[in-house]
Amino acid sequence: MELRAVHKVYHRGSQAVQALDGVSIRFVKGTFTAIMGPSGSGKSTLLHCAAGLDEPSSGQIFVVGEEISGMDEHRRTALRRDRVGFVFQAFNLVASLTAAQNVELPLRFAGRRPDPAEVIRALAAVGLGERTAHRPSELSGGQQQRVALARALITRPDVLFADEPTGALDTQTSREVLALLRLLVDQQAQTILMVTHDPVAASYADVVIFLKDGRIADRMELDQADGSKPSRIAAQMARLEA
Ligand SMILES: Nc1ncnc2c1ncn2[C@@H]1O[C@H](COP(=O)(O)OP(=O)(O)OP(=O)(O)O)[C@@H](O)[C@H]1O
Repeated sequence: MELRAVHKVYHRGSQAVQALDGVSIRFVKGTFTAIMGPSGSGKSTLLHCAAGLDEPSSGQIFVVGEEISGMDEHRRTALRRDRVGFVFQAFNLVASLTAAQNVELPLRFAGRRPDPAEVIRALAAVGLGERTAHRPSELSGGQQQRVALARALITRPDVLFADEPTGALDTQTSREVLALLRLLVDQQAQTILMVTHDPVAASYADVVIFLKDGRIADRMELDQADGSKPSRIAAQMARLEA
């Protein structure tokens, strides 16, 4: 996936807000990228534009070689459905449906009849093979986020987008979800793009991109064996916020 000179301007009354100011970046297949930056630096805007949820004001965006900027809404919707997966801070599960029925939804939206074995495999892959008939209210926060993850991955997306995926979870549960994301990258070469405020969450990534005022202010390559990653990331964030 690649962004080339992406600008995004929001208009609020007579005021123009430059949310992205010429962002160019490539995300390599099978890598885990964390996007950090002070509040208002453009993180969510970058994620939404990259995922085809929002359109850039100018610049180009490519997903697996296909340019999504300039696509009409119909094609963009199809691309979102077939090529990308999402997990958000709020798990966004349908309360009246079981875990398995929630995971089936993207297949049903795509007009496919879900194969029960495929759905069980997806839930088992996130450690919930025994919980397929539970409704969201019968699951813990971490389990609900894992159902959301299984739902995002059932279509085998080229890119998984995660917007503060551990923002609503306690420390221990966050670690479990992050370890699962790391495993997806290491074992299945899943490409992940994650926005986070948490240096510990970002430390699970291969690369951290720091945004400031809509621009890429820095990039940090991480060595998974390095135990000082969270403090290095936190120090860089403190410098950007100063
Ligand atoms: N729909 C919108 N209309 C007008 N301005 C917007 C809109 N969405 C974002 N903005 C503005 O664009 C800038 C970037 O916002 P964005 O949400 O991308 O930042 P962020 O880094 O994700 O922030 P946070 O960490 O607080 O979630 C901010 O100044 C924000 O107020």
